[in-house]
Amino acid sequence: MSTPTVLVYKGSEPLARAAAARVVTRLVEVQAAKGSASVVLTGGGVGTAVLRAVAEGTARSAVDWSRVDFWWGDERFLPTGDPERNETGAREALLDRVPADPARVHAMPAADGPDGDDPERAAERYAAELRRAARPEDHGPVPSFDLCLLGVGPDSHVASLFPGMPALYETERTVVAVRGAPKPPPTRISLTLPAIQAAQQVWVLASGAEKARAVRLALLESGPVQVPAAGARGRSQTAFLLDEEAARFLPRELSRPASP
Ligand SMILES: O=C1O[C@H](COP(=O)(O)O)[C@@H](O)[C@H](O)[C@H]1O
Repeated sequence: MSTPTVLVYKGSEPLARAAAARVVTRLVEVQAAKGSASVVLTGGGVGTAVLRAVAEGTARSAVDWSRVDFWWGDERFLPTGDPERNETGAREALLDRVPADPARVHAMPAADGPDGDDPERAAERYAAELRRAARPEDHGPVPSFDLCLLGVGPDSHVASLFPGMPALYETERTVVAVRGAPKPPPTRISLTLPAIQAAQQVWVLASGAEKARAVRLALLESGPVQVPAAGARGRSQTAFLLDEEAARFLPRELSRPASP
């Protein structure tokens, strides 16, 4: 697993714009190298702002959106179209605004989906979809995603992996149902850390002072059971993209500005 790089931007809007530019660059480079690209999307404030900035940036036309596979790191287990679903936010911010191939938009099942109100079965269904998409060169039950975007909560959760949850000990399953999440809604579906860590690149996005403690813990020697964001690591690259407020508790040597 890779050692995190930290990039600090002046505020939440510069952070979203810079992250969006990096997303476009990453997708273009991967498509140039191997034809298609895969990205894991996140919900949350800054995660959705980044998707909106991608949609609104002129560079978006450099990406062949029909050759991008979209996956999700977690989902709130609610009916299709519910405004609280991460999928709904991602569709409004980006997916409805670019020519994505519907067959490559791999939304997590909804509570009115084929498994009804059964998040465990829905999690198994998503795990099976990931397994089918994995190729021999991925060496595992999920694709080695080209990019995995993650938000982080003030409590240091990533995806829907909250501190102390049994799912944080998971070594086999790639997707789990989450019940009793401390942040509403209580029922969710989430990738596990082994699935996240299969990604080539993992980027953690954090904006605002309420994230500063979680960011510090995630970068300075914490374990992922107590601090799930400490487990957010990619195979070849891990980047923490922060605004100044989210970086305020980092030591000076870690919190250099991304640009002068
Ligand atoms: O509930 C969730 O929260 C996190 C962080 O959201 P934020 O609004 O505090 O940035 C998000 O990454 C995750 O996908 C989501 O389900």
